[in-house]
Amino acid sequence: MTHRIADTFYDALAKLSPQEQKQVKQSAFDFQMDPSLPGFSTHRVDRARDPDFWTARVNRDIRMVIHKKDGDTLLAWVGHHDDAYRWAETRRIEAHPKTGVVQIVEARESVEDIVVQRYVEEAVRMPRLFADEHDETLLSWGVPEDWLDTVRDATEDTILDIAHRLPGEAADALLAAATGSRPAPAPIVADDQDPWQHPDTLRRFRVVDNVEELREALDAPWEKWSVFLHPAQREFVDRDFNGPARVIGSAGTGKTVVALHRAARLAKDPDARVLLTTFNRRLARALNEKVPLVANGDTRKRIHVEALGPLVGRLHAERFGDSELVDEETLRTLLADAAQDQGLSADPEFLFDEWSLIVDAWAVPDQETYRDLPRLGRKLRMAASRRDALWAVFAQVRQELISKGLKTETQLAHELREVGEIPFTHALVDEAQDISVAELLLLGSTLGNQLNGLFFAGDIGQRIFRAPFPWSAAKVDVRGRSRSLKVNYRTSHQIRLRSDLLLPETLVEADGSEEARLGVTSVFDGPAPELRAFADRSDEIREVATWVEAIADQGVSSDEIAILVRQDAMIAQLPEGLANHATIMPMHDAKGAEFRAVAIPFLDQDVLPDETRLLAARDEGQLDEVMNTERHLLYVAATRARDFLWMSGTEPLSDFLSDLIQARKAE
Ligand SMILES: Nc1ncnc2c1ncn2[C@@H]1O[C@H](COP(=O)(O)OP(=O)(O)OP(=O)(O)O)[C@@H](O)[C@H]1O
Repeated sequence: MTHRIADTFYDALAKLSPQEQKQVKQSAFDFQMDPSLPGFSTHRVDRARDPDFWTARVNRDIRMVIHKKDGDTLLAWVGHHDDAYRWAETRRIEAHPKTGVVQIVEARESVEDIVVQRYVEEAVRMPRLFADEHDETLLSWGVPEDWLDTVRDATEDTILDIAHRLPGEAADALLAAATGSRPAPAPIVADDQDPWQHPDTLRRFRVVDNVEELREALDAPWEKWSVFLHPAQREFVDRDFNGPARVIGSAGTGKTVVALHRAARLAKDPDARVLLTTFNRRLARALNEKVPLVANGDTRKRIHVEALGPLVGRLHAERFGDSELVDEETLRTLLADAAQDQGLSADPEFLFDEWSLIVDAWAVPDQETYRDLPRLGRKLRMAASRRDALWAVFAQVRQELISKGLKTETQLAHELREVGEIPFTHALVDEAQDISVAELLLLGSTLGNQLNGLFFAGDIGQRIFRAPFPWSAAKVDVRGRSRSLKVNYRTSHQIRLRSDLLLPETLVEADGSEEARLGVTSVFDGPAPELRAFADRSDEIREVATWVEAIADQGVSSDEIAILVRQDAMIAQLPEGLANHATIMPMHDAKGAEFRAVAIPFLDQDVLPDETRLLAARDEGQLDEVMNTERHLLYVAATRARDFLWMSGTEPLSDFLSDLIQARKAE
């Protein structure tokens, strides 16, 4: 007897009250132990299209919908009595005629008349998106047979509604096709494959092998991602890589989820020591909180979560004893003094960047290497004589640091690399777009050649902290082992479409490789983002406060509403009472977080891009870098929103915001 849970059960459960959820979890558990208990008073659903649907009683009102076939049971749905019956009466569970994958199919004729009427009316008025597609093509995308005509009638206005009633693989394909991509046929069940083991089946049905597994699933908060993965995510979790591998994808496509599951998968090996890391403590804490959702017991113990900087400091201290670190101010003074001693006139900012981004970052050992070094992401070209003069300065600073017994943080990573060991068999790096050169060199040299040694999850469109550099120069080559995820689980279709406009359609990495960001789809729909321009700051503040309060009035709690600002000082401009309704923080701190509603006020011309950063840029390369990271920052902020997004400024507006407003007007 096999027990399964469907993703529809999770979705339905999430809509019940906390008290009801608790009762359902207990009932689901008892049911698994003994489905014949009289308390469930199971009934076959008489009018069901699928004769194998039954209901089981949770309390006077709540019913679980169970699918029973050949001795197997599936928890399919849960909800109030009448809703549960209606759900069961209008669904079938069946193998798709073309792909063989097991699907839950909503009966086409059950879609309410009014909705059907709308599909038809829209089809008359607007171009039909799939009018010319053959049955065979639509079937090859996983569209259920009785939905073929409805899909063919889909227009731009109805496609989302239709897609969300279809099995995931069909929805992915149709939404991708609607946005200009040409989907490949969905993989079919092989002759020797169990249809229940196919990746598209596994994205909606999970087997719970034993009572222990169900207990885990029931004890964990019902986070869908901890149980159901998209096949593209699953592939990255399960596949073995003979070298560094990487998952990329725009915000909200489930990269962190992949890293977590992969860490858990690798940690099942009793000899594994898995490092799950990222680039700051806050993000590491957030990762650590999620680990119990994917791993427990000994597997959990074999996963170590720590931010890279602190990890390097700790491992270095364990190996070499404590070190005194040089602070930035001292370093700047040393650089300025050395430049003066060497008779070199150079911009202090340039000297500092050249030291941090090149000499120290890459542990450049001597003058010859420095002279011959490719510029590694630095746009400025330099004559050999100029490099020699600069080297004299850097060499003096190195000497000074040694004589004062000071080290840079970067140096700690290099010294660890030289001893060539870290106490892990695997490392997985989340938010890898912001990894430093020295950290990448360290991980690359210690784990880069091991089977499944290194795995990265990141998005170059969200690089906001560190300067870009070519990973190949750090001998970390992910070519052929890097793929992108295309389904956005976090942000509504409307918010994603707007946010995507903030970035170019193709992003270029420091080594010249390109990432096309087209073809991403969202799994749900929501209101259009509010994009507002004000003539007066007080009006802007009043309106943003009204918007936040209206969302709070809908019952959204203050930790689910964020107000994100570019500079800390702006927080004081907001009315004090707003903090009761929303979490207020700088945009940078929102990295990795998500909220139901996000407001981003104060998007003025001198705020984003940040004027001080712009003025400090010394050349075109730096100007580009400031523009890119500021643009990424707004993208990060906007894509924290799941359902509601507000962006506003007081004129003159940030170019980023006015471009979005113009684009909307042009639609
Ligand atoms: N297979 C899945 N099923 C349901 N929800 C999912 C799935 N994968 C991811 N999610 C949800 O999507 C949201 C975004 O996931 P995640 O944080 O992993 O994305 P990300 O790509 O790392 O985002 P970012 O780049 O913004 O950090 C989370 O709320 C997560 O629970």
